Amino acid sequence: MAEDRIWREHMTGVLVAPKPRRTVNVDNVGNLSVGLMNATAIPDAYVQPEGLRPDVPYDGYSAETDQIPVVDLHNSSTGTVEERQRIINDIGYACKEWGFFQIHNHGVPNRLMQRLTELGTRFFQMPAAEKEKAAFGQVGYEGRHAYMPERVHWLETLALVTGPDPNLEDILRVTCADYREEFIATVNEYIHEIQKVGLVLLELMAESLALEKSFFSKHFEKYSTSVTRFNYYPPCPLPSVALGLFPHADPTCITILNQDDIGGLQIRKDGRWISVRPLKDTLVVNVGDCLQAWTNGHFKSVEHRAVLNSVKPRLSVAFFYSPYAQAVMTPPMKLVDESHPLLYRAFTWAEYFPRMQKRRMEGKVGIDTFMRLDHKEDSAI
Ligand SMILES: O=C(O)CCC(=O)C(=O)O
Ligand SMILES: [Fe+2]
Repeated sequence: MAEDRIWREHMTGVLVAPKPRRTVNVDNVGNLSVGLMNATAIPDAYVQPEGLRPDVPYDGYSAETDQIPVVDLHNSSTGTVEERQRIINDIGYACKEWGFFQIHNHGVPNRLMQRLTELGTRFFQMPAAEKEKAAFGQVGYEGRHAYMPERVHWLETLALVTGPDPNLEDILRVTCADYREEFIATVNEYIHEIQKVGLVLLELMAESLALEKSFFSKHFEKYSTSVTRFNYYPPCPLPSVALGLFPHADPTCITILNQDDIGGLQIRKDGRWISVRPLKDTLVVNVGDCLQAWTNGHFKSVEHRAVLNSVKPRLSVAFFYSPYAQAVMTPPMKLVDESHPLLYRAFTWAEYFPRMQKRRMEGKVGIDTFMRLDHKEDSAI
C-alpha cells in the first residue's frame, strides 16, 4: 500500500545514510581496526576537531553516572495500585529530568538479549567482503559511513527494517549462511519482545502525564515503524581523538538499547558528558525528538554519543520506535498551561523525517528547528 512505501522510505533513512553529499575516501572500519592494531595514528577522516573529541573516556564513570535513573518494571502489570503508581512516577521523573534511563525486569528474556548481541558480534567479525554483501543502499550493512561530510564515525552498522514491512530477511538472506536462520529467528523473537516493552513504556509515560493510558501507544499497536540497528565499534588505537557516534538526539519517539558490557554510551546533561554504565540484563531507554514535541516539551530528547576504547570491540542494538508514518502527533491541551505554552505544531513522522535527515549528527537541532511554533523555518531546508 502506498502508505507503506512512504513509511518505508522515511523510516529507513532515519538511521542510515542519506544520499551522499560529499563522500570521504575511507577504508572499511573493521579492516582498518585490524590493520592499525598497534598504530599510533589513524587516518585524518577519523580525527575529530578539538571541540568534538571525547573529554570523558568510555569508562569515565562519575557521581552523575549513578544518578541516571534505573527503573524496575517488575510490578508494572501485576503490582498493586501503589506499586504501579511508583513506577509511573519514576518514569515521569526520568523522562522529564533526564530523557534517558535504564530498565530492568522488563520481560525480555536475558538469554535472548545475550544471543542477539552474540550473533550481532559474529556478523561484524566476518570478513569485510562477506558483510558488504548485506549493503542494501540506505539499509543493511555500512562499514565506512563515507557519506558523512569530512569526518567519519568509527563504527560499522547493520540496519534492519523491522516494522511494519520488515526487510531483515532480504538483507540477511545474502550473507552469514552458517547462522542465517538462527540470526533471523533471533531478531524476530527479539522484536516481538521489545515491542511489548515499548508499548508498556508508552503507556506508563502517558499515565505519568495524566493522559489516557493509550494516548501514545494506540498509534503504535497496529503499524508502528521501527528499525533495529546493530552498532559495532571496533577497537580504535586513538580513542581520545575519534568518535564512535557523533553527538545527536534520536529523531524517533523512543529508543530502546541493548548493549554489551563494555561501555561507551555518553549523554549530555547541563553541558557535561556523563558515561552510562552498562548494567547486566538491563535495557537503556531514551526519549526521542518526536516524543519531546508530542509532550509539548514536558519530556526531553537528549544529546548522546558513543566513545571508543583501544582494546575491545563493543556492540549495541538500538530499537528505534515511532508511530506509523501518517499518525498526527498533536500535543494535548492538557499539557498546555500558563507555564507551559504550546510550543510545537502537530506533525507526522513522514513530515519530520526528511527534514531531520539533512541535519543528522549535528547535535540536537531537529525538533526545535522544524516543529517549534516560534521558530522561523530554516532557509537551508
Ligand atoms: O551505541 C550506543 O551506545 C549508542 C547508539 C545510538 O545512540 C544510536 O544508535 O542512535
Ligand atoms: Fe542515538
